[in-house]
Amino acid sequence: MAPASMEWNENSLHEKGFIRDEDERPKVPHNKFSNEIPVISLEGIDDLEGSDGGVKSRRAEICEKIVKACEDWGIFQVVDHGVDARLLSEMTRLAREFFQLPAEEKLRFDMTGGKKGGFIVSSHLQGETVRDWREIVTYFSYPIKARDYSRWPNKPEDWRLVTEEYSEVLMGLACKLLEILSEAMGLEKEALTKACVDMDQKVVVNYYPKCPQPDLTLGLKRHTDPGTITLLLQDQVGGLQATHDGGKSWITVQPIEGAFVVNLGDHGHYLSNGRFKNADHQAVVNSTTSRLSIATFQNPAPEATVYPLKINKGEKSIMEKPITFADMYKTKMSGDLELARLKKLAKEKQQNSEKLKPVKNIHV
Ligand SMILES: O=C1C[C@@H](c2ccc(O)c(O)c2)Oc2cc(O)cc(O)c21
Ligand SMILES: O=C(O)CCC(=O)C(=O)O
Ligand SMILES: [Fe+2]
Repeated sequence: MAPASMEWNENSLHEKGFIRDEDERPKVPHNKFSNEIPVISLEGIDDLEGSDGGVKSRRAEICEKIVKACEDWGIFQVVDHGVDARLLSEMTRLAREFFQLPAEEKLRFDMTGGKKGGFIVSSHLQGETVRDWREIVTYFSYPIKARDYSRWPNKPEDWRLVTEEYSEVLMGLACKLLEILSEAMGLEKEALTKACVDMDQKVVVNYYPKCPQPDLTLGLKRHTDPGTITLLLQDQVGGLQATHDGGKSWITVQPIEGAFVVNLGDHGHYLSNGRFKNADHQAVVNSTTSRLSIATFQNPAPEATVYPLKINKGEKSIMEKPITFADMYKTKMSGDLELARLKKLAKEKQQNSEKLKPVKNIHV
């Protein structure tokens, strides 16, 4: 298949299918920031000691904030997480350098045709009806035994070294957060990681070029992440948006230097029997600056069973029956594509029936 073009200009916007239907277009600009998404410091997360007089431990305080954020939005930001700021800036610098490489260098890792990892324009899914205004480079980092380094770019220099370190450190942070969520569900702290069997990790680096008409398109369409939890590192430009009322209103997440945005995915939502939301989000672009974000998806193993870990008295399971994560993932992605296809068909039908309507006589 011919590689997708990377000429990001007015013509590509109109001719290559990036224009969204009106109801999907951005409602809020990329830089009108909201402070509704909680920012939680993880300082003292390992401190189990409560002071005298019935005062809560720092861990219990952090746990309470995380749980509230997961119940309200399924999204929050963490600071004081212990990940070295130099690692974050190296990772960001190298990721930016990758996207500045000549097209032929990036296309050495072309992912079209379903290859597992590499570079692609717009989407990891083939058959999207409207395209996302982005380029991505993605690599599968866990389980380590399944790594295929031939799909990891070897340029810029040090990319592989830094990405390996980044993956390992983020796996540690994600497991810490999953411990907190397990405890909040009244389960042993390893419950969520055990439910993942052998946790998968996939890193997707999103590069959103500046766009001549950002009001007509999206960098990344509205979605929920399929996995357990996602840690997102974003630059200071802004563009990540979330909704917790089914898309009626949107907020733009305030970028914070060195913070991670944490999104709960569908797997996390199902395992908590719906108590924790799967973050409903999208990314918008702008006409002045390109933007970079790095999403680390923590997923269960493909063969892991997806089903609520605990169903409280008086509640019903939100799932009819257990399924494997591989099946859940396939059903979700093909469902997302099918929905978009049906929407396009309905729109075309409406346009055709409008064309066929007899023109009314106008009596003056
Ligand atoms: O790029 C993404 C974002 C996201 C996603 C979920 C559902 C969609 O229909 C969609 O277009 C994007 O989650 C992902 C999950 C993956 O396994 C790979 C990705 O590239 C992504
Ligand atoms: O770029 C962003 O802010 C959002 C990225 C995202 O949602 C994703 O990669 O799944
Ligand atoms: Fe996402």
